[in-house]
Amino acid sequence: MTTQMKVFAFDFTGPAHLSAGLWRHRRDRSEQYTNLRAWVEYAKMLEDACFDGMFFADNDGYHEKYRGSVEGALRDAAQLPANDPAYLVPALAAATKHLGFGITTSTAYTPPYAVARKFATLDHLTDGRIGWNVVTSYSDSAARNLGNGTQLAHDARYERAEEFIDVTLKLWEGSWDDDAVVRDTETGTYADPARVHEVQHRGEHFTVDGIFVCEPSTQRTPVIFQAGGSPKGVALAAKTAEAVFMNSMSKPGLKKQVDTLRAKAAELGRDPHHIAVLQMVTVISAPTDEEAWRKYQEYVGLVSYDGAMARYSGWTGLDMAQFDPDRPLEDVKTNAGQTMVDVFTKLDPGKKWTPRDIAREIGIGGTSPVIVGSPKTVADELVSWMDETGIDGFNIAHAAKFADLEDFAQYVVPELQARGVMRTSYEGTTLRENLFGAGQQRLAADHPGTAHRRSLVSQAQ
Ligand SMILES: Cc1cc2nc3c(=O)[nH]c(=O)nc-3n(C[C@H](O)[C@H](O)[C@H](O)COP(=O)(O)O)c2cc1C
Repeated sequence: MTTQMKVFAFDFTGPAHLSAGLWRHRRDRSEQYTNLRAWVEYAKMLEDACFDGMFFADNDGYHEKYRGSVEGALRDAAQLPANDPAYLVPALAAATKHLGFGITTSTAYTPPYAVARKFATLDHLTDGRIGWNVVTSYSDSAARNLGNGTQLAHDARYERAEEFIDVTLKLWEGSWDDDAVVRDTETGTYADPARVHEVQHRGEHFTVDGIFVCEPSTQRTPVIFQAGGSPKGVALAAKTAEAVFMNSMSKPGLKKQVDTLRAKAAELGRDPHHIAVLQMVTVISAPTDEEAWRKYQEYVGLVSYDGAMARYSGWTGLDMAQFDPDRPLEDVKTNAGQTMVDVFTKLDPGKKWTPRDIAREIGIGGTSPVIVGSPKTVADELVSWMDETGIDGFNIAHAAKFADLEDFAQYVVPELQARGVMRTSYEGTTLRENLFGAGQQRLAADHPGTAHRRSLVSQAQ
């Protein structure tokens, strides 16, 4: 039985995100990525269609592994240029009432105190509609430009992230009591000093010794999203995430990931359904299957091989230019090559994948499954992904910027609503309520962040 489907629009504050070469399509409006009014209109359109939120990827670095250069990424605008998505949020929030905003911010370079302040401010200005997608960064270019030249190793990045989240939770949940702000004009007291507490954190990576500079916002802690599928990534998500973003290419693979995550959350004493799982999909829709497939074929005709390989080389850390575009990668005997091939052979075990096949596959929507069809076809497929895997909904990527999500809202949303699987009005006002129901404005009681609340700390003493 399908529960209510959660639906986010996945985007990037640059001309091009996952689809390679599609910024050249006549329906694509990538040239509007710096146009605030265009983003505002888009947000209003998504809210009219009852989306849960917009979800913005972000990257501290850029792709520069393909041919050992950033050239390929620059030519195809492969996630480059990239503006900071956080600055869009106040304007989009002012034009909407319910739509949430998931913003990706890395734990690799900025101190946790600054990130806590950024999200507290955004939570105030959105009246509780902000979420933080915690990522650990993967680009050497980010390390060179923002860090000390080299990245921490993969697992060390996750250890830093775990401590980073712990610090932010202490600041959001533990520094100010709910009743600290009294605004008493008679006594001249804005905040009662006895109810604002110092956070004392001494850890491996961070030291914080003082009060938080922001008063509590509607949600206090932003909804914590996470994306990252390694054992370390899953362990962190099981402990602290309230929503997890996955991008499995097959239903059985996704089900396994979802079951593992929920089992780990349960082991840690959390209700496994206090984590919403969102799968990335790209949807190409039209009134009929034939029209949708025509649109898809047009898109495929514009896929840029170099743009796809620039992205893929960046994601995998492997320069794809070293392989013959038409030779099956099965024959490549490097470990990295094998890992990369595995992703695709699992998707279609009978097929021998060449780099050109991979480019065609990821050229539309990156490594997300692509669903093409009429409202009925798309709705059937989305519902089957939910029923067969136990996910809670989708983060929907596009080929043509703005246009594909407008199609989704126009064609697919009414079909989902008619089936009773997507909301027709909002139940609450915050992002957490969009995900978990009216009244759920704050962290659930079984989330580790609640342990930092003063009321609980003093009860425990
Ligand atoms: C669905 C998905 C979306 C991601 N989005 C971003 C992103 O926007 N920015 C970023 O720097 N990393 C992003 N990542 C990378 C992860 O945060 C992480 O650094 C990377 O996947 C390596 O961790 P893992 O080995 O646990 O998967 C994403 C990963 C996944 C699976």
